[in-house]
Amino acid sequence: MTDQSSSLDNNDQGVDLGALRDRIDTLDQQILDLISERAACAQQVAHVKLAEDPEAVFYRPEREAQVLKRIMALNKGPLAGEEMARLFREIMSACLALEKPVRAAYLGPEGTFTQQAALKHFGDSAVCKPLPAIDEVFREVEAGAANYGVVPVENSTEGVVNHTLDSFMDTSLRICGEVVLRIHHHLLVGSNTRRDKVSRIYSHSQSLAQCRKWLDAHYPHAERVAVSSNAEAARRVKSEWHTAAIAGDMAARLYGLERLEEKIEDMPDNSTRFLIIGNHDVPPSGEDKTSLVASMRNQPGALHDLLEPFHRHHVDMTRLESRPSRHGLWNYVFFIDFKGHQEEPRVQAALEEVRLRAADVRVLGSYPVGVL
Ligand SMILES: O=C(O)C(=O)C[C@]1(C(=O)O)C=C[C@@H](O)C=C1
Repeated sequence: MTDQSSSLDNNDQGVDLGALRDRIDTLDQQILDLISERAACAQQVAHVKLAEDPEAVFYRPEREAQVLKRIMALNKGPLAGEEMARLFREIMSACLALEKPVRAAYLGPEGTFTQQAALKHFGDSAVCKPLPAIDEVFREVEAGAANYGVVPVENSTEGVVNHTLDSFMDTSLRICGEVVLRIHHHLLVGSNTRRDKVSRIYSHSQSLAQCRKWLDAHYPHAERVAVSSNAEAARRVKSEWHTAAIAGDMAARLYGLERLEEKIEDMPDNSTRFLIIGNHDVPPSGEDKTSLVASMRNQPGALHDLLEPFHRHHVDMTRLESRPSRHGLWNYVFFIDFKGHQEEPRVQAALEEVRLRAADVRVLGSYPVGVL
């Protein structure tokens, strides 16, 4: 990436502002024509897909990941690669909406980090609907009312989201993608609340935990009240005096709150991983992950036996979680993530052996590694 400030150091004096704006106008027209041409191409793609299959799936996560990665690799600056990818994210989102708009359900309410993750993944042209619980998001996609769902699965500070893992035990939905979001918490107040008057702080229990040290240092005497979501915390603060909320940018914007302090999370690299759930398999993108759930009978060495084939076939595991089984047939189920796609021969070889050793194995999906 080129340093953005360095372009200002060049001897730009003497260049006429009017001439630069004329140049920008000309470029904008070219960009406009090119985007329109691209959109028309996407419309043709839709016709080709429909001719091949009347039930065609228009959204192609593996292709989108390839497009975004290619843009980042080609980018020469001065805009950062991620910035450029975000612009293309929106272009693709609009192109897909021309083919057929994506309907995505997410764990709400509006203003939560999950909404931010949904927007980051699908872009602004997707039709996103908040639902009050993780299992409702699963049900909405199972019923076909939404094409995809967005649910949180793990946080770098707080660990795994058990509701999401448990929901995977009873569904035939597949994981179609992942999004990782840097979580920045802000201390938000309404316009009538002064910094030294904050006596109560609302947030989701996980966010209160993620900012515990900061709160101990700066607001040791304020009452901490856990509510159902960060967005709910922001909503309450909007109509109260002397209270503050810990929440993110979306909630601050939605409820018009002021940021008293920014980025108050204790761990600077605090991030949450979200999963995109849908009802189809995703072809390989070139850089993929696979998630599976395996159940084991409770016997000595069972976990070792389960994992050993991955090691032998050089399949790189990225996560292992255990949850008590809810069906009583076996004691534990294991959620395993690894690098690679289920269509790759070495992954298939490992899976074949794992299937012989476990009581039950279900691949939850192979999907592109989150790009943005
Ligand atoms: O390549 C496709 O299959 C398209 O539909 C085009 C396109 C794009 O705009 O690049 C749009 C939506 C898909 O999710 C992936 C890519």
